[in-house]
Amino acid sequence: MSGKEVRMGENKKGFFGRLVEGLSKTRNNIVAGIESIFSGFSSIDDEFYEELEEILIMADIGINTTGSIISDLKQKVKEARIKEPKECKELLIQSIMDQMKVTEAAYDFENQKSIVLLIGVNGVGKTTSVGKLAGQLKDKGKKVMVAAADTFRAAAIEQLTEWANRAGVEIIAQKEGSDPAAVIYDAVTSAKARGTDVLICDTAGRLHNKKNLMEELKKIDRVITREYTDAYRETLLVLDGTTGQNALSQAKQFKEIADITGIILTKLDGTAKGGIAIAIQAELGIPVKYIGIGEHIDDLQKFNAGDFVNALFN
Ligand SMILES: Nc1nc2c(ncn2[C@@H]2O[C@H](COP(=O)(O)OP(=O)(O)OP(=O)(O)O)[C@@H](O)[C@H]2O)c(=O)[nH]1
Repeated sequence: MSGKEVRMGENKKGFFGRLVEGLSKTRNNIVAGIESIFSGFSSIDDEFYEELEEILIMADIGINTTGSIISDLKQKVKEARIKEPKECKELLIQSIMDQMKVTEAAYDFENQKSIVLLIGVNGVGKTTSVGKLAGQLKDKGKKVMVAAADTFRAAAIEQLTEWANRAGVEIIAQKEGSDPAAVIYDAVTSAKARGTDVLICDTAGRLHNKKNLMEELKKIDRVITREYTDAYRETLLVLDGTTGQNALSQAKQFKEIADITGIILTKLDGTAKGGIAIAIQAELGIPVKYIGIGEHIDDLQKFNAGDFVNALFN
């Protein structure tokens, strides 16, 4: 079966169906537990809340966010004078959504001349996400260029070249070990000359040397400020969803060194820890803009908190 046939088959399931399927491991983890307490308990008591707390923590929603959800739910249950456990499912969903409230996830970079930087440690799915995003924007009729500014590993440059070929977009790359800011300079110059709409840059992210990383990002920032003044800026932090709470602490560290405008949470198809998306928005206040739910080009989806929570709990 060709890639196109697979994609058409998948599209038939619809956006929500694919989301539910992609999140199946986290969903199975939550749904069984939720159903058993909503049907198993005859009243909403301390034991009920304790079990619910355990389920949320198991799904990697995290202790802090879970605590806030539970206390908010208790308040809502009290106000609505609800007595039956099964009646409070909708209130639980509402409590989770309330915790996830962040400034609206805007995708303004799609509709104007822009430069999008993807940052994140190696192996989280950065290069793959650059490729997927490039392919999707190209399909929308945008003139897209990608830049291989993660020059640490030759394999990363090769991988991005493959994605660029697959997506049918231009790529700017130099050899392994070259200065990332020099790659960005090259890319910006080419993007301006060729009338590129969206320039997407795969950048480095070695957190074990935070000072160097900070210097590297600052240098990139200076080049863009100087050379591409009128371009809209987007900085997306890529996190591996399978690492659960580690992804959250990684995000906290990156937040100290970069102006992150959104998060891409990858590999949610391979994990039962998808609740981390809830913790990230609740604790960091940064919108999750995309989630990765597979390796196909279409498996990078815009994140919608309502759809996400409904896909997990219903
Ligand atoms: N199942 C699944 N796999 C993914 C997803 N996103 C990325 N991957 C896989 O994760 C692996 C690592 O992805 P890369 O894109 O190479 O990660 P990277 O952060 O660029 O890492 P370097 O290339 O080492 O810098 C690859 O095998 C991808 O195919 C996803 O949403 N779901």
